[in-house]
Amino acid sequence: MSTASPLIIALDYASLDAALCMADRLDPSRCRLKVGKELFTRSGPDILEALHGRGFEVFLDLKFHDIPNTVAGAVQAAAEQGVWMVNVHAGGGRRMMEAARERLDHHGLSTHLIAVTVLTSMEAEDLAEVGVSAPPAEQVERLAVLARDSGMHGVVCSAQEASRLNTLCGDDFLKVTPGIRPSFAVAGDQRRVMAPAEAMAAGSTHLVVGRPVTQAEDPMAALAAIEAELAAG
Ligand SMILES: O=C(O)c1cc(=O)[nH]c(=O)n1[C@@H]1O[C@H](COP(=O)(O)O)[C@@H](O)[C@H]1O
Repeated sequence: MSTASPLIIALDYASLDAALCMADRLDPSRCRLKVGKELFTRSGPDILEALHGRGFEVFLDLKFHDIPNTVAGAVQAAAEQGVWMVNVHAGGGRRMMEAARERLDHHGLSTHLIAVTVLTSMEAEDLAEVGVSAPPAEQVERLAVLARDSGMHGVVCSAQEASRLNTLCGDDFLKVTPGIRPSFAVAGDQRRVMAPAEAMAAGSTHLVVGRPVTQAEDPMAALAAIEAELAAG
């Protein structure tokens, strides 16, 4: 089932059972689901089959980053399992991203392929430590333009950069933004954060929300509160 909702709920759980317990409380007409490294490493492709069987569109968030041939193969494998979206690290460079896109096109696979720019948990000091002296916003812009030119359908960035990327890369270029913190939630390990309605106003096309929903005492109430924040604009 496809949904008009911009919400992607991150199923960051340590077991298939825990993830499905949450998924069974959610509705595929109200959100998409994201499967990340921990859950996929534990459950393997079974989780994808189970979520697809429940009608959800799935973002497989494994952030591939390797030599072009390896990443192209991994992206193909993800797409052949029917996921709605898959991602790579833009830091893998132009040839890696081009190889991934070419592989999808060659096999007629329509999975959305997006690239992570600068992780939302990182700020200027973190970038400096890994040898990047540019401020986060500038590095995000550089990697987003490279991702667009390398055939990506969009990027993962923080909502703080979304409006600038709309200008640079256009409205159609997907801006998938984690680091979303509704009014009731804490930032935790995230650094470049924004509230849901502000993120949409800034040009995000999709909002990734994890702990504010999955760790809430009442996850359904948390989801409804986010929807209300979005509706109030
Ligand atoms: O690619 C991602 O989804 C991602 C990229 C990024 O820069 N920052 C980021 O937080 N994420 C993911 O988005 C989710 C955010 O979860 P919460 O911080 O719990 O809302 C996690 O599953 C992260 O792995």
